[in-house]
Amino acid sequence: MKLRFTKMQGAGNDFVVIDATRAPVHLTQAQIQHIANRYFGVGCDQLLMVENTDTPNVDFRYRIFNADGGEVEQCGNGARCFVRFVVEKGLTNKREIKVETASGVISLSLQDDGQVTVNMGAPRFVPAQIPFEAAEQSTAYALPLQKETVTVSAVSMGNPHAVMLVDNVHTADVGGLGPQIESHPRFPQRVNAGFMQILNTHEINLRVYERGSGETLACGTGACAAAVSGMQLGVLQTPVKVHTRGGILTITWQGDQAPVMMTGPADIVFEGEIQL
Ligand SMILES: N[C@@H](CCC[C@H](N)C(=O)O)C(=O)O
Repeated sequence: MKLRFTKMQGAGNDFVVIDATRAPVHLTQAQIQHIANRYFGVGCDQLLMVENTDTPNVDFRYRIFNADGGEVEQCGNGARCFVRFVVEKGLTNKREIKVETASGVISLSLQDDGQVTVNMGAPRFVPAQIPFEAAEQSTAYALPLQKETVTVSAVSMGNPHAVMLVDNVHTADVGGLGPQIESHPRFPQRVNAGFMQILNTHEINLRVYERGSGETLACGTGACAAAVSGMQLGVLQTPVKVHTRGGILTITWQGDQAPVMMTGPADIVFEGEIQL
């Protein structure tokens, strides 16, 4: 079978986007792993499947699969690419779009300068909702790893995140600590591991070792998780400019149940067809 796709990127987090609105597309986990493979396939951090929905007042459904083929709840950079995709492909003429994801409905708006703003909903800090095993809720948890104990904040942005403060993001042991945090037994559904360096109260450097994909050049939900964790810890204030290895994301949050707003780029790179 030949499958048409669009290759996209948002701040260097890259995606293979499949249009399943005209005809249903079913991919096995092995096929998704093959498409995501940078040597034998197209190469991407996540595969996004754009589908129709029957839910009232919602425009589309979009499904997110990590490079390991596992389906996940949320993807911030993917959400921006999704909106750019449905507009450029003529699947809608709206600029304000509501999309259903596995973790609920989110709203997106495409701006005239090509940047996309996503209402990511309110962050969740209750351990059971992340999910994270903890006796009680806190802004910082000690997490024993193989050779050291690190301190992390735990938050759900629809998907689970652990964020730790580091002195220098460029020299942080993301490749060594990231996989240990990702698979830590206190995160029963595994977790995305963020490494955040505070530059000033409105600016951070961030690297994220993503669950199911490894380190990516940027993680949108990771940027939201880092910004809100920093605000909870009292070291950041809204708005927060997040410098990732692939670009800049801007996060605002007014606290409590207010939604986290994320703004950043989303671009089409090329179109293609892959033999499966
Ligand atoms: N790159 C994404 C997050 C994708 C999903 C994540 N790896 C997970 O497993 O939760 C983003 O931009 O948010």
